[in-house]
Amino acid sequence: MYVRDLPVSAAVREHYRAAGIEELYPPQAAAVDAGIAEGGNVVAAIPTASGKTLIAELAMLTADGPALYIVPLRALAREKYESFSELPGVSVGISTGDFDSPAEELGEEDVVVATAEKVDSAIRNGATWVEDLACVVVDEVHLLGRPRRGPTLEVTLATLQRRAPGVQVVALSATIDNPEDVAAWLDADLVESTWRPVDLRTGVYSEGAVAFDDDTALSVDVGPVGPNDDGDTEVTAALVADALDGGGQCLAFVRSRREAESLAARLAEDGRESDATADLADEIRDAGGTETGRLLAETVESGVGFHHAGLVSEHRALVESGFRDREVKVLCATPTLAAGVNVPARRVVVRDLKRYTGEEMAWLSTLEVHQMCGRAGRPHLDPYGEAVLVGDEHTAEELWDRYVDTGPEAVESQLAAREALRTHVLSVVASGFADSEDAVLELLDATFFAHQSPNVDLSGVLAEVADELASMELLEVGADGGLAATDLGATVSRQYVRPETGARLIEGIRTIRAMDEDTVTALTALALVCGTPDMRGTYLGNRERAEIYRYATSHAAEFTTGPDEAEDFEAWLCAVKLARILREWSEGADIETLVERYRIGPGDVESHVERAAWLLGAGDALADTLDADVGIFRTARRDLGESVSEGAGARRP
Ligand SMILES: Nc1ncnc2c1ncn2[C@@H]1O[C@H](COP(=O)(O)OP(=O)(O)OP(=O)(O)O)[C@@H](O)[C@H]1O
Repeated sequence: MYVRDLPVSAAVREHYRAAGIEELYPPQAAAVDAGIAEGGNVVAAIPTASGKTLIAELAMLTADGPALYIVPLRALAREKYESFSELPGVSVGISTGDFDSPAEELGEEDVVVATAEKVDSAIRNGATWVEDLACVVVDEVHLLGRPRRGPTLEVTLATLQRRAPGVQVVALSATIDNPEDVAAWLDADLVESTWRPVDLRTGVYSEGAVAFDDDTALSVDVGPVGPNDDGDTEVTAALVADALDGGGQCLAFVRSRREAESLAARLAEDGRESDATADLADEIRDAGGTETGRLLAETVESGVGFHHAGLVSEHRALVESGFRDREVKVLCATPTLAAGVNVPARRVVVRDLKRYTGEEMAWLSTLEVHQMCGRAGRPHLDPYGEAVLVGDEHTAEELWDRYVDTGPEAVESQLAAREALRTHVLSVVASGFADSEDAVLELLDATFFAHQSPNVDLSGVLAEVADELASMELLEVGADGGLAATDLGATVSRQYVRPETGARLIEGIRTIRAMDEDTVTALTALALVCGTPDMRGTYLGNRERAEIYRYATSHAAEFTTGPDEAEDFEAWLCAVKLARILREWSEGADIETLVERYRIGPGDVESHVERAAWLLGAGDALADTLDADVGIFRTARRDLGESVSEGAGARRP
């Protein structure tokens, strides 16, 4: 099937041709046969880089009305927004704004790109634009199996189908074990394929050679490994050097940010400098100068970059484009890169197959490793792609069994988890979609969970969840099973915070009301929001523990919870640390100082500031609902916000 046969405008056909797309890839042709361009529901479970974007565009461009494209990560929203914006004659909107608005302005666009969380929050805030949607595309639908994102995604999809009856639903998935489950749930045709535009061979390294799954082998010349060298790192260096010698680029995956940085520093020792990399290093330096930024500029000079969530967005964008332009030859990354950003390479080396979960070192999931491996092989540039898992004589067999011989896991709904149910039960009641336990059960019936577990009766757990929400003062439960959100519950739902966060904020606001006015400071509000489950935690080093404790003691009167009242002392201390960082940021500290003083990534400062601003807004709205004369959330948010808008440019690294 050819582009000239597609039912899209001549300008769009020309746009595809200009991008080198003349003939459809087989999975794309199968999607057309399944009715993607005629309003049909389709689930496409196909490998990385097999052309999912075109499948989505065909659905959105031929739909009889506006389309919504749901992405899992905000970083991906921007990438997709930019790519759809190039389509001629199509207006594209991106929704990255606050969580407490219906985002009605999006109703004016042909295509809207948003995260599931943003769509969920817009619906809770009364968005009417979703009713006009003709097409919804869900990218990375296999994330239905993730503990937090999954339930939001399935409830949002079920709600969208109810609010816009007959809407075309297209779901794009990595290859998973049970795509037919997802397709049956969405009443969709399944397009399943393992076809890839570039051949991929996967292998395991052990004892001087890689054994590939196509029965070929590659001997690897690993130099002498000194007593202070790490064996796996030296193997990775040898595999990288070999790929570069053959004119390819390499992605190397490791378990943590720190490992990504130290591997990059090690590989840079073998690197090559050029005019292009010197220019890119200058750009990185111009974008600011934290320790991380300096190290990045230094390694990039030798053609090696690193990529992880601790980088500020500008640095991240610079290494990504440097890699795509082939100036950066090697990218050392944490697994997050594999989940989203489109950066293929000839060879992928996965050095670390285990990751610390907070309790133990655990194997990565097969799906995750397959997604990393799937990044190998760039269409039109590489003759083939190669993925190598680094093992040794003890682990090679296990790696082979786990990741080469075995298909990916099945995707299982996580909606029945207590926490997820609490959030979504409150949301459907507060949004006016259900007013009784029976009505909630009926809504849940349209979810992936109900599809997968038709015989599980949720009524018992639902009654318990309703009681829990009632004890948090968020829900009223009538004797006849009637449910109604309290004013507090409605605010919690609209502010898009978890019920547990709402309950903490309510308790904190009451404490603040009883506190001596002089002791209520911005730190009071910041420590309160930093102690909620919606704030991402931080790490507390052994050396700084005593220092943070001293700080906490000297500000004890300002906190709503003392160390002896905290359920979890360590978490309490972490909240104090975060509050302190944010306070210093509000007072004008620059990122570099904070990064050095508190050993956090520069990108962490950005994301903590953003989350705190959101939660302070929620605190302020709840104080209003409680009629409490507590202005401290607004003041703290203003200081944080002013600090962002005024000084950020200058203070960013
Ligand atoms: N029919 C085609 N002919 C030639 N090139 C194509 C065709 N379809 C897509 N491509 C190109 O292949 C590359 C990968 O496509 P795309 O980004 O859609 O993959 P994907 O399946 O979305 O990958 P990911 O798993 O990363 O999301 C792009 O550069 C795209 O332009």
